[in-house]
Amino acid sequence: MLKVTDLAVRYGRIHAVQSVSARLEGGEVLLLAGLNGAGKSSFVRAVAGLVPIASGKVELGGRDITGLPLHRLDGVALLPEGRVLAPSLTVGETLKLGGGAAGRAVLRGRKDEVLERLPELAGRLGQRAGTLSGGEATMLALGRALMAGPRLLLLDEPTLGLSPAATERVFEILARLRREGLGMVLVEQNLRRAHALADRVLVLRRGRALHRGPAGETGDAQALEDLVFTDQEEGAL
Ligand SMILES: Nc1ncnc2c1ncn2[C@@H]1O[C@H](COP(=O)(O)OP(=O)(O)OP(=O)(O)O)[C@@H](O)[C@H]1O
Repeated sequence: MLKVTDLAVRYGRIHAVQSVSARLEGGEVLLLAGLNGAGKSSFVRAVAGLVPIASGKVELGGRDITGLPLHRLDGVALLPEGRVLAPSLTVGETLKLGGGAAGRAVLRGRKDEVLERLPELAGRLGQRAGTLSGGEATMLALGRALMAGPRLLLLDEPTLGLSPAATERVFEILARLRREGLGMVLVEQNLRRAHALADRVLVLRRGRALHRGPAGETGDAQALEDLVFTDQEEGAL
């Protein structure tokens, strides 16, 4: 479904992502792991066309989407780092925005689905986003992304700053979405929970791919943590 080839992202002289490739089949979860500053957000934002791509190619379902901005990518949605909600909009208004230009009947159907999946939003449609708790705001950002009706969901640290209970809830929802066949690229620091969800793993270090392969290949979650957090020699794949 998603094929990224030799992707490079630069900010002036900073080489945030250097020749990174990745592949994701329909319904799979790709876990993007790495230390702070490894280039995870840059990779996701480049796939979503939100930062310029210096070189490389991004394909979705065989179509070249390199550099196309998110709103022109049919079937792709993003839960951005930090959630990025408009605080003065209500939950209902935020969900509607996530549906983009979809027609009224489609929006209604998607909204019903979202509220069934995320019942914590159901009683809050008139509440302003800025007054939600961290966990609720994450649900709203997830709901907004699902309103686009994606086949591929890009998630940039969805549990950052959340309580253990709220983190658990987010993973429960992601596990259900995965069972239902939604493909995901997941940037996540909680490697134990994320490893259990992932089909494939891409470990970045200083902008390069340190490891890429099926989730089981690195061993268990502990082995993945060791790989991510232990300072090893750079070895790009
Ligand atoms: N807009 C920007 N302008 C300049 N440099 C940037 C910009 N965004 C990111 N960088 C730099 O690019 C590198 C990769 O950052 P990126 O945010 O992609 O990493 P990350 O793995 O997502 O880190 P974190 O987990 O801290 O979010 C870092 O050195 C960062 O300082």
